[in-house]
Amino acid sequence: MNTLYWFTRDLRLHDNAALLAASRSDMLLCVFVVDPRWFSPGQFQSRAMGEHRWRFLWQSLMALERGLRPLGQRLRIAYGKPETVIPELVHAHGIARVVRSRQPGTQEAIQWQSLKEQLPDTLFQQFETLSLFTEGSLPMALPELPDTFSQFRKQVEKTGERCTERLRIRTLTALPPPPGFADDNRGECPPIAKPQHPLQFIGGEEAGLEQLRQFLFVRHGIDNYKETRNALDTWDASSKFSPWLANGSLSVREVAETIAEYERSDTKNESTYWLWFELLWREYFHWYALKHRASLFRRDGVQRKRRPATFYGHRFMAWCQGNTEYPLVNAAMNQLRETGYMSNRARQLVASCFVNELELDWRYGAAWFEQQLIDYDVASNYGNWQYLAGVGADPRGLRQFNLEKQAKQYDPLGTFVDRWGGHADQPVGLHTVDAADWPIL
Ligand SMILES: Cc1cc2nc3c(=O)[nH]c(=O)nc-3n(C[C@H](O)[C@H](O)[C@H](O)COP(=O)(O)OP(=O)(O)OC[C@H]3O[C@@H](n4cnc5c(N)ncnc54)[C@H](O)[C@@H]3O)c2cc1C
Repeated sequence: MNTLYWFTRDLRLHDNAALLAASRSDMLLCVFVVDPRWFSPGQFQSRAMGEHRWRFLWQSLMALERGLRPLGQRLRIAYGKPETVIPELVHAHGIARVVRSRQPGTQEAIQWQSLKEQLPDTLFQQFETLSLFTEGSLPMALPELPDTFSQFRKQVEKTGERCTERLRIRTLTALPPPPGFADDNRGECPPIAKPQHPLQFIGGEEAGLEQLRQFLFVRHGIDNYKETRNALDTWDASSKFSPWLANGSLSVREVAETIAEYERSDTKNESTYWLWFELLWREYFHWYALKHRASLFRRDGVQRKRRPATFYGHRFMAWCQGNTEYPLVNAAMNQLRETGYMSNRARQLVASCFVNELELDWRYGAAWFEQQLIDYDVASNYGNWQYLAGVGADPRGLRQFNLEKQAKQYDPLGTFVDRWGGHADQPVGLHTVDAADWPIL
């Protein structure tokens, strides 16, 4: 059988059950599709792919190709809409089966369905490689996924299993041959922008596995993680696994198993538990997105709670550009724009400011994050934004952080604000409205 393997958010050879299934073929065509629509502004003004993630993704694809070559394989990078590109490849190479990893997100589901309809004689298979558990190994049926994280956590912890160890797959060492094909159309993809700051995140499986080893076994950042994780700007304060987890160059099961190994061989304490606890948040939002589908993107969220919000263009622009009356928010937004990363605490603060102080529709903030974040993940991003906007998985409703108090607690000397230029020269006040300020990004 000839198989097309569609790489999406699983850019790795280790622990990749979908690729293993695809490898049981006579011929294997490995494809990644770069969709031109990612680079144009969408409904909420922002683009689906900003320059930082695009650079990181490109590095990850190049690393994947380097990993595939010794196995006699190649990566075909196609530039076009998947609904067009995949059928063309299926016809050109006599493909009988298309395989990919199952993923949340409505666009992704629509595309998959459209391909099935266009290619009724082709077998379509998805495997669950992006999460700790599979749908079948969750302690509840997906429609019964609890409304809150803590109920979910309690049910998972009752099973005594931190992840489905038996699902972890060894690194692939052999793959069937590719079909002969001419050069792909990677040359048509948008150029990669030069970074403004030295790169801390380098894309690819090898770099992701190295970060895992460094954070645990070399720098032992995990030992005090529970105490340090809220720091605004310290590399070792948190794991920094998120960009690699988001595009799948690092497997979350690999991370969970390595934490367990570390607990057996080095240290087991509240902090080592807490790192797994945070992975469980990611897990919860993964299943939450698959359960709630289009409701993940609704203004009134899964709770169907309408909150007053409007679109003040000048406020939105000021927030994006780090030009508000709140230095801490500005600093974090500048850091995001310049590097593609922001700590979890800062994400909470800027999102709270967006919804509460600036009274904006949370979906614009989420879309800006989607464009800017190097670790953008549809489930974690929209799940967290809904949570903070009081329309998602938070039983306590809307949360508002006191920005002054937070600045005193997390940036007492103002070093974070200074480093990222948080004191705007001419901050835009809440009530400065000028038609000329209406944003066009
Ligand atoms: C408004 C908002 C938007 C966010 N958008 C994203 C996103 O698009 N992609 C993303 O990966 N994370 C997102 N997060 C979650 C979190 O901020 C990042 O995962 C974290 O800051 C990444 O840094 P780290 O890897 O050092 O995390 P660590 O603190 O070291 O945590 C380890 C891992 O646990 C997971 N994790 C930790 N906190 C969360 C959380 N609150 N929700 C889900 N998973 C979590 C991540 O996979 C992370 O890599 C968002 C949070 C907020 C408040």
